[in-house]
Amino acid sequence: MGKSLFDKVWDEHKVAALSETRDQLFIALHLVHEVTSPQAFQALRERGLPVKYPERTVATVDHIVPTEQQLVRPYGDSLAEEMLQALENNTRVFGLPFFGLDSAAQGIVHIIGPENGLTQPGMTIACGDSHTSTHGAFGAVAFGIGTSQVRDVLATQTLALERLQVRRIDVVGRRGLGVYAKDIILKIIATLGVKGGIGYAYEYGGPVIEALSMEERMTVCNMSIEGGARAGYINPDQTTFDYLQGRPFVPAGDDFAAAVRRWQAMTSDDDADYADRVTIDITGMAPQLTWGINPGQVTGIDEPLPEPDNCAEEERDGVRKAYEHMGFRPGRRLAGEPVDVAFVGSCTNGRLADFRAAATILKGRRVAPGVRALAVPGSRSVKRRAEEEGLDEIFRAAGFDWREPGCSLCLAMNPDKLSGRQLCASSSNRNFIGRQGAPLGRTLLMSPAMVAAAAVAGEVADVRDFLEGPR
Ligand SMILES: CC(C)[C@H](C(=O)O)[C@@H](O)C(=O)O
Ligand code: SF4
Repeated sequence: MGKSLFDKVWDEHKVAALSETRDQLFIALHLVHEVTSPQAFQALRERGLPVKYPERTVATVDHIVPTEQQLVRPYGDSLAEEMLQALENNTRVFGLPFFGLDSAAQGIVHIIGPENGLTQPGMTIACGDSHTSTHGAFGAVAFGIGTSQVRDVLATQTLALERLQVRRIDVVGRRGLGVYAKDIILKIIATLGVKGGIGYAYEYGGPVIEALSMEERMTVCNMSIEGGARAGYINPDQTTFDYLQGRPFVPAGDDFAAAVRRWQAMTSDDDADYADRVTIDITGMAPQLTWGINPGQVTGIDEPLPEPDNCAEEERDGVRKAYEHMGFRPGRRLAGEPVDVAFVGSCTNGRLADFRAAATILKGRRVAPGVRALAVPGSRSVKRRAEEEGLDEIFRAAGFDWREPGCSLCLAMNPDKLSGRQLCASSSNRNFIGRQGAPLGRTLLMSPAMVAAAAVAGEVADVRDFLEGPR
């Protein structure tokens, strides 16, 4: 039996076996942000410890930065100001690279890693953030960790971890009009459940996945954690290598060719041994969106909402709670439901390809009266490149606010928040109650193009009505 990429990477980074199932793992890259790091640095200070490998550590600021005026300090929110000051201070004292507010590379942690070539195949990557699975798009084994583990990585560059099992998910079939990477991952989560991935790393493959661009692959891997899988990855291939070549932290010249050979050797063997295998056929699949209060409560834009009595027994309570919060009715379709806010951004869908996709819909159109529409690039680099292409003009002309990079309305730890019972068409990854800053606020997760369609229509709409081509 051959080995999966997960097992190869794990074995290569294993420092010691701690028990039958638990290993000490070397972490090749540690990404740090302002929310989960202050106490970890404090613990090092208290013990007089340095950061073990400053050159394997990179920090950025993303969650708390205001997207309207990033640079006006101190921030109105004193907690946000405190977190940023702590990170500015900690990166200085401990001598760490920091993509802060004076850096052209600032942005959401899961966007800046890949775009700078910090994220590479075959690496182990950790970050005090659940969406670290994003980096798996490059064939890295990447997982989110808690603050006490951030402390451990800072101090030792290692982690004590339970080995995961690997589930291979093959996505096959014909991808229809208006179906994007977001629709694919929503479908996967809906099929396997929000807890289906617990204990697993998801290996995504098959012809549909192989045909995705790196940006699309990141969208898929990003939401692995929403399906319960701590890590999700895609085997690196020519698409991966082409994306990486020439990026600041990627080896150049002969070293690049050597790196590619090393990366190729890390991919899963054809006869790899998987704990489980699933095939998902997306032929005929309509654009997907969530209707409830977890990312597995998903429907097709042309489908009626589920009847609680027809749902699996263990889901029924959650489904009822979702109807109570969202105020929707079973059997109805979401199309036509008025939206108040439209949000394009986040580490799921805040990259250049996402703004291009939304701009295709927005070009020559206007946001419906009464809809508040926000476009928030995932990084300064994304913003710069989007502006070079004139995408900002398309968004502004349509009536969107074109903002500075940050997490923004994805989790509202900054001034971007919903109010009251507002309904938000959102390209982010979580629709939990209160997630977007208002206890009664409501979130519909969908692709950036679907968000743009909803913004223009003033209601949940089928993006295919805005596109040309066979369905
Ligand atoms: C603030 C951070 C710890 C959190 C996470 O871990 O994911 C956030 O990024 C989120 O998306 O909810
Ligand atoms: S964009 Fe959202 S999901 Fe991503 S790191 Fe920020 S808050 Fe978390």
